[in-house]
Amino acid sequence: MSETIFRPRLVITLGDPAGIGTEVILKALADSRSHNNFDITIAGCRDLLVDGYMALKSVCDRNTLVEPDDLTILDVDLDSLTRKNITPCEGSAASGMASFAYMESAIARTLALEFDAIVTAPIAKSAWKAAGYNYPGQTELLAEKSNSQRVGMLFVARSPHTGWMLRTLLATTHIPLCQVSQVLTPELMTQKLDLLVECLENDFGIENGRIAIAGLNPHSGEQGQLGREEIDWLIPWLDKERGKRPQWHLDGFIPPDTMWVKPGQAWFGNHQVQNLADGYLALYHDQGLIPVKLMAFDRAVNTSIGLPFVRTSPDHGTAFDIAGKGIADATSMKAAIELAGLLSVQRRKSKV
Ligand SMILES: NC(=O)C1=CN([C@@H]2O[C@H](COP(=O)(O)OP(=O)(O)OC[C@H]3O[C@@H](n4cnc5c(N)ncnc54)[C@H](O)[C@@H]3O)[C@@H](O)[C@H]2O)C=CC1
Ligand SMILES: NCC(=O)COP(=O)(O)O
Repeated sequence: MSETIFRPRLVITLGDPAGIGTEVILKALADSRSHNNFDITIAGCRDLLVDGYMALKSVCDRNTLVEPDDLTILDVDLDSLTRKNITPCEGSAASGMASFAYMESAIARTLALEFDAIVTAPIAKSAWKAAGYNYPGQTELLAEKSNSQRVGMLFVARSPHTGWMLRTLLATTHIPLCQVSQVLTPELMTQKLDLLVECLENDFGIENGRIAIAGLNPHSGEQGQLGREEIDWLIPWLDKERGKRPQWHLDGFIPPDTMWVKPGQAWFGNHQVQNLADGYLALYHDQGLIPVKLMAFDRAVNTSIGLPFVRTSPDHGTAFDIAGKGIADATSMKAAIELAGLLSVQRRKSKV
């Protein structure tokens, strides 16, 4: 008897309507490779999507945009005042209300098991704040609504030069730099390391892998001379973690300025690099995202781990400076859609 083929059901939120969300979605879905194997629904306001399409049609090449009539749309109703107050290229309370409503709708339907994964187009955190929603980002909203106590922000990118896959988890995310060393604790580090190991094992099928962990201070503290966190608690914490999972190779604390040299070589074409890690753990946002975006800004995928469903997003933001011009690159959105499908299949397999 033939087995029914599983088609992941993805919901894609339109993101901030003043940004490039509509454009990268319409472009990504014009490429049939991005959606042929998936059932895709767009969560957003249909009228705004159609308006965006009409405006883009005049500046984009033919066939680079899918037509809204060819899409399944979960129409999120917005009141007429909110719609009227949305100005292209400007994040505002109105655009924040819209992108928040799209997310709420997608999350509720996914929790009701209508979808396997959520792919989110970018939102502006400042627009959410202006609309009265105090979340550092979409990740925290997803965690709250799904009652997830542990969640991680992982960036995944496959090199177009070598096929090597870079996976970078951020231990801390959207906090001021001056708070990083207070927020980092042994408990938080253990939580993030656990999440990374579980994700590598369950989502990527990696057993007994290697994880590289960056130091916090220049030269990882230079034996306390340039900062004491490594000596005072990070190194003892790592020794304990090595004892807990001896089958995993935990490299640390690697001086942050050289941690990304080998990944960079592997990314750009060197097949001979030794001891590459399956996952890289950066201690704060820009420590991890500067190298990721230098290597892979056009194709990295922000993946939330620890949620009861799959969530991916392109790595870029709303790009208000180029919205409506027809020049936004949709590669990262395509990669986000493809990874959401892949991870949905993988999770389904591990449940059966
Ligand atoms: N996943 C999400 O929801 C994210 C949201 N943001 C939000 O986006 C807003 C703007 O953030 P920025 O730091 O300016 O980052 P950004 O990624 O929006 O833009 C940075 C630069 O890259 C360019 N760019 C971005 N995406 C592009 C694309 N697909 N094709 C061609 N060029 C592109 C922009 O034009 C700009 O010059 C902020 O409010 C931030 O919070 C930022 C990152 C991720
Ligand atoms: N820098 C990553 C980012 O801003 C995405 O945040 P989130 O909205 O996915 O939480």
